[in-house]
Amino acid sequence: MILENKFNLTDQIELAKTEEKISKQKAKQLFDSGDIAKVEVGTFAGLSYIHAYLFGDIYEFAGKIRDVNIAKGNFRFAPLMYLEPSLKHIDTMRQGTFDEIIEKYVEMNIAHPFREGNGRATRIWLDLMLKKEIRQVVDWNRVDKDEYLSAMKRSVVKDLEIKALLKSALTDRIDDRALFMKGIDVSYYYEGYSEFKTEEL
Ligand SMILES: Nc1ncnc2c1ncn2[C@@H]1O[C@H](COP(=O)(O)OP(=O)(O)OP(=O)(O)O)[C@@H](O)[C@H]1O
Repeated sequence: MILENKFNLTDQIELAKTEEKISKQKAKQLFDSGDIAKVEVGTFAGLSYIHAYLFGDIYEFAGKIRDVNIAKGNFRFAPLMYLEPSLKHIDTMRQGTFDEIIEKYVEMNIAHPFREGNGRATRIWLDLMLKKEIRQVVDWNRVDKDEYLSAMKRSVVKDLEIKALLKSALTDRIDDRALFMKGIDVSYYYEGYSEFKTEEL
């Protein structure tokens, strides 16, 4: 089943390509316009602002908490009955150190508040916390996509792999927009990786 979208596209590949193109343009605009400074760092409100910004032209649900249960592979993200309490709790989590920030990021991934586009919005949200708190960000060019996805799958049980992977890719070049842009690259979607598709339950 294809997601309802503002372009009335009915072909999955076409939607994935349009979504990728527009979300990339919007991410660029988010930085170039300076609107990124309006994001409340480390809160769900901040994440929601980023998500609405990236996906508002494509989906009605942009920036809004999902109203269906979803899964990827063998993992079911936070069931609806726990979703809002989880988000309130995540807002209160500490974000002073690298480890604390990744722990917060992992919990936000487990919450997966939006119907689609969680990864892209949450990676920007993660970088903003890192930038503010430890004056470093992830150089996503140095993060292998397969290793990242494998570490994220594992992170719902144990976060050692994702901590090690992202730590090894930290950089001091915090004002280089290209680093953030790479974090929202999803071209593998239409390159045959069907296992990455989010399933509505
Ligand atoms: N099996 C899994 N278990 C837990 N987390 C997963 C699993 N598969 C993927 N993830 C996480 O979910 C994110 C994908 O979520 P979603 O599809 O909503 O985001 P996206 O922005 O559309 O895509 P992507 O993050 O892949 O670029 C991945 O980036 C990864 O962090």
